[in-house]
Amino acid sequence: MKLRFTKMHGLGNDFVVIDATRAPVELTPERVAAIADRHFGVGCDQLLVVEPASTPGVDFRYRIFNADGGEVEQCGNGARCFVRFVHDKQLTGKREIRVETRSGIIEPRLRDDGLVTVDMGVPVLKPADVPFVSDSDAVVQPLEVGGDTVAITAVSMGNPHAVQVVADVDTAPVAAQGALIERHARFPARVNAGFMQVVDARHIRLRVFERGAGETLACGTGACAAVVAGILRGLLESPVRVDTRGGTLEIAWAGEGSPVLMTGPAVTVFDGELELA
Ligand SMILES: N[C@H](CCC[C@H](N)C(=O)O)C(=O)O
Repeated sequence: MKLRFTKMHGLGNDFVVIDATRAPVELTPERVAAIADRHFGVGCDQLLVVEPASTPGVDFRYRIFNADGGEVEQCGNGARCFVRFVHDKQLTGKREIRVETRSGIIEPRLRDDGLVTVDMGVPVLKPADVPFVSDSDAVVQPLEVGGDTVAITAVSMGNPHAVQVVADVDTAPVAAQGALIERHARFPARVNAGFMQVVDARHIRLRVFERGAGETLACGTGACAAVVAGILRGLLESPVRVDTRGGTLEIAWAGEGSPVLMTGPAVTVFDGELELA
């Protein structure tokens, strides 16, 4: 079965995007992992599927699958690529779109300068809702990881994040420690592990070991979670410039109960067609 797709990226976090607005696409975890494989498939961090909305007043639904095949709740860089995709493919004439995801409705807006701003919704801080197993709701909590104790902030942007502050992201143990945090028993749905270096109150550097994908060049929800954690810890002031290995995002947050606004690029690389076994 032939399947048309578009390869896109948001600051090097790359996606295979599939238009399923006219006909459903049957994707199993095995099929997703095969498409995401960088040697035997197309290669991507996540696969995005665009579907018709099932809620009145909403324009589309978009589903997110990690490279390991698992379906997840939210993807920030993916949301920006999604809105560029539906606009460039003329699936809509709107520049501001309401789209439903597994974790609720988000509102990406394609700006005249080509950047995309997304209202990523209100961050969730209650441990049980992240989910994070803890008998405390303190902003910073100790986590035993491979013989070390790290100070993390657990935040959900619809998807779970564990953010820690490090002196230098270039020397932080992202691969080794990130893999341990991702599967830590206190995160029953696993977790995206963020490593944030505070340059100043309006500027951080960030690396993220993503759940189901490993370290990516950028993580949009990870950038949102890191800024929320930094503001709650009194280290940052909104808006914050977030430098990732793939480039820069701007994140704004007015405090608890407010939505997080993320602004950054979305790039189409090529259209293709693959054989689906
Ligand atoms: N790995 C994430 C999903 C993709 C998030 C990331 N690519 C972004 O831009 O937010 C998770 O399992 O929650």
